Amino acid sequence: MSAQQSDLFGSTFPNGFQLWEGLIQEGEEEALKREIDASGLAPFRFQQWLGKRLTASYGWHYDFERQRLAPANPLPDWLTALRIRIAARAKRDADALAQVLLTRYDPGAGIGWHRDRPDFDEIFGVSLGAEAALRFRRRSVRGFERATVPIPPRSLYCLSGPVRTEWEHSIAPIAACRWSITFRTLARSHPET
Ligand SMILES: O=C(O)CCC(=O)C(=O)O
Ligand SMILES: [Fe+2]
Repeated sequence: MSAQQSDLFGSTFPNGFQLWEGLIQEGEEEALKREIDASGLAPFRFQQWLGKRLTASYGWHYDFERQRLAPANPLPDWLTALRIRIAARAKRDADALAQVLLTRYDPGAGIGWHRDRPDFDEIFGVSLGAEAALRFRRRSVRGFERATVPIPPRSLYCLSGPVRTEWEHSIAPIAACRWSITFRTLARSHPET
């Protein structure tokens, strides 16, 4: 199979990437942003680094100091309801989406190149507020292969398979606010699955 697949417009997505537009209605988007803002967001912390983005975790939390997953608060009702809709759209089992990360990117905040922890398997992201440029790169013999996918507000994207295991992703800082709700399944090797 080729490394990339074409969409209808001839641009390319890394394999395993999927996008569903219009998952969230406009009025609902405002309510979701308010829920995220009210969830006790704290600056993302990694060793001595304090990220510019603000986050809160439910279900499970990746403890970067101890380098392992730890239980986190259970999902509040609004997230349980959203999870059912996402699972239906993506044809997954709602309970399998065991970890939720809420993130707010204030102007100037982004996320650098990374691959999510191998403790997680699939990632389902709901994007709110400003459009994001989700960038992908993968090392090849000719240097980096790259792809950039615009993620419109109120859409859902999925990272699964090669785009999760072979490609890194990042989001460039932008001048406007963006909110994301990412659901993750746990890797099969994880003792809780
Ligand atoms: O904000 C997003 O949509 C994704 C952020 C991300 O890559 C992550 O939290 O691992
Ligand atoms: Fe990520």
